[in-house]
Amino acid sequence: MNILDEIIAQKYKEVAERKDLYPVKLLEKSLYYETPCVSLERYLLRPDKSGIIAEIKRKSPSKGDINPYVSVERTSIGYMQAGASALSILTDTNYFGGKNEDLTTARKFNYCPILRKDFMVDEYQIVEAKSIGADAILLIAAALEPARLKELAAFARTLGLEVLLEVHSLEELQQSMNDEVTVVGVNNRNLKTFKTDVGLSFELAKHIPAGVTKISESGLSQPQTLVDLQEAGYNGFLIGESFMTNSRPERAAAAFVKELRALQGKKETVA
Ligand SMILES: O=P(O)(O)OC[C@@H](O)[C@@H](O)c1c[nH]c2ccccc12
Repeated sequence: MNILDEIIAQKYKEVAERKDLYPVKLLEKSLYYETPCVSLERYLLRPDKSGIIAEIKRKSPSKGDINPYVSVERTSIGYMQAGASALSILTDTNYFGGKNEDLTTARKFNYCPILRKDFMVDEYQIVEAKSIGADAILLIAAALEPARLKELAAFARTLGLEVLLEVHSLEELQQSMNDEVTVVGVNNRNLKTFKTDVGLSFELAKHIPAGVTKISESGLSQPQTLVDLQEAGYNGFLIGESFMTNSRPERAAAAFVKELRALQGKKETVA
């Protein structure tokens, strides 16, 4: 069993337990259930923002502890002040050290799109995402049958949540793309082997249908790579580790965005 299969098997168990503890009826009473979502797509296309979706990730199966005691409040505010377009909050506890309260904390302090980063296998988790204050959810092609993925995407949209479809190959893209999905993320990291290769984003760019918002995910550590990806048609860049390995991730993000803007400025002068 590879790590993705292991995580997914664990998720089914977790969802069954949570359904008993916190029934849907209870989740629907959340204050956030009534709040309209902030559009990830719209923020990624805003010219005053960097396109970066800055992630809060305490640990990961590939790296172990990254920043276990990070302050979600300080980091999320700092990320947005640094010029991020959106936040990505890992809520999986067992493998990534996150929790639902992390997302709600980020929600309390920021008006911006927030992606709930987790392994979604059931409608219950989508209701939960809405109830904790998320604006968008992730659906991983490698973890779901295409027909099931489409069902979950359609359900998310009934709650006003946007869906980020994550793919790691041309085959996954072709099989799992559907009309409920308006944002596609190419994960440069293979979730089965943890190998990261940004080349995959460049390869798949031309295969993502026109009009779909494109995000490159994982292994991004150089501002120049973002400039190149932008040229290849990407609107968004999901960055975790290269910020989170710093004891003050928001400072790493600010330095990164500053360098990115300098490179973009240089490009405009040349053009
Ligand atoms: O930390 P990185 O290499 O910058 O990657 C961030 C993000 O893309 C990665 O955490 C991620 C992408 N898809 C996922 C699915 C589940 C958990 C985590 C992820």
